[in-house]
Amino acid sequence: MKHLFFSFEGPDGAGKTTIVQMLERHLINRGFNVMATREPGGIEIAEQIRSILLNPNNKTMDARTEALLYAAARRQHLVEKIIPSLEEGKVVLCDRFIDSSLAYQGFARGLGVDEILSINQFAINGLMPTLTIYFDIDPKIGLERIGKNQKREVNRLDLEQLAFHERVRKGYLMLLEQFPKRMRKVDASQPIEKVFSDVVALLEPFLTNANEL
Ligand SMILES: Nc1ncnc2c1ncn2[C@@H]1O[C@H](COP(=O)(O)OP(=O)(O)OP(=O)(O)O)[C@@H](O)[C@H]1O
Ligand SMILES: Cc1cn([C@H]2C[C@H](O)[C@@H](COP(=O)(O)O)O2)c(=O)[nH]c1=O
Repeated sequence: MKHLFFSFEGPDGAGKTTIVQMLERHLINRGFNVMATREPGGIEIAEQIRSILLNPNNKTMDARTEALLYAAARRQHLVEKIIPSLEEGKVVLCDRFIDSSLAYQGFARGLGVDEILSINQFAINGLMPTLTIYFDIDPKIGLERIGKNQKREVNRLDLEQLAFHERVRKGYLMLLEQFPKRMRKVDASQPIEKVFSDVVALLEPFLTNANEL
């Protein structure tokens, strides 16, 4: 059976987590066995790496150290959670995956998309998502959304200048052009229900062919 592994990407505050949660409920109601997770994190070791990466006190973190830590968290998460879930026939929904590293570390930090692709190829060992949905948003709007959410803790990446977040978006738009087959864009500035229905429409061709339980 073909794996159903979907990743969700975009600048901070684009609405990925909101839609992944809605999608998880929607797919369960349709009879799918679903595993929703996030990066960096999703399992104990990767959550520990996440807390190092996102700790606002870690101001001196070198960009290459950052890139390697994201790739290390990805590897452990893949081995401990994503691969076993796919082998059990679950639909995997992953809030961020390799394209976050390409856009944030490769493009926005200026480490080079090819270099970051190369260290991540070592980490993922060929396992790419079936489809990646990119949530496109003006980073100003994304950051405003985050600012309104009192429950969310401010992390190290949130503290970057607006120009950094604008480069992240530019990086994603470049990836979209480079990988038109495996990436699709949704307009994440729309109301939540419309973003959700656009995402479901993009996934539908993969879902209708899958074996529903
Ligand atoms: N389409 C939307 N319109 C308006 N507000 C939204 C929309 N989608 C999400 N939000 C709100 O924006 C905030 C950020 O949403 P969410 O956490 O889903 O974004 P995210 O992309 O996962 O962000 P991050 O990558 O920074 O974790 C939340 O308060 C959420 O309720
Ligand atoms: C996977 C991954 C993530 N990031 C950045 C993107 C965000 O700013 C944070 C994660 O926070 P979220 O609330 O879970 O979205 O980390 C990155 O720079 N590189 C990556 O590979």
